[in-house]
Amino acid sequence: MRMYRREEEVDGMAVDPLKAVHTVPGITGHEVCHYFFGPQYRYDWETTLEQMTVLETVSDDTLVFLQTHKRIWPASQRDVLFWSHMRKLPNENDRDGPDLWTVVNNSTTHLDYPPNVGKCVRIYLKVCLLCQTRVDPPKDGAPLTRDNISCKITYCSVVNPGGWAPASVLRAVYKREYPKFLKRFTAYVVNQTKNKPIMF
Ligand SMILES: CCCCCc1ccc(-c2ccc(S(=O)(=O)CCO)cc2)cc1/C=C\c1ccccn1
Repeated sequence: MRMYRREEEVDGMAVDPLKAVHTVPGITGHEVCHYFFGPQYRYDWETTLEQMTVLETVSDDTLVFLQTHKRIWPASQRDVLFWSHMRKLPNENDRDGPDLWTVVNNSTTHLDYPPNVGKCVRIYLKVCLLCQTRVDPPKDGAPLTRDNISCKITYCSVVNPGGWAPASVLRAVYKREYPKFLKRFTAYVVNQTKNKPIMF
């Protein structure tokens, strides 16, 4: 896994853009996005999650979430309200190749859940998960197995922590949590799919 960060501050708060690139053997981009988008799986892999509610089902590929994350001392507890959209993208570089898949999470507002009214500080985020499947067909024309596929995952995020938190604390959280989060999530997808038919 390669991780890239740029140190940026808005109103004195660290909002460092992050890009992580991780290639995982044995899974497809559709499978990665399916488990990242699906609310039914989130408590299995998102261990900093304290509470998750689907506020709105806009369509089968677009949901509105309200999430409360566990407090990370010494900062106040955070929550986040965002729309989440999953879609397949045509492979512009290889029309015969597997499609790309993406999930975008973007902070939004909801009249019934105004920010910063309870114990939580509302954070604001933009997240893009872009997945490119690679197929290396077996030489002898044998049926395709999970040994012949891999997925290049690009995860980009910008998180505004909402209320003030020491930049040193935020950067320590992100530096510690993001690699864990992405490795835990991708290991979860590998485990969930290993005995299932390949979902392209
Ligand atoms: C002072 C601490 C402030 C940070 C708290 C925090 C903010 C945001 C988020 C977060 C991270 C990933 C997403 S997502 O990619 O959309 C997936 C759906 O859950 C949404 C939210 C988490 C965490 C808290 C911990 C933390 C920080 C990085 C990575 C992982 N955990």
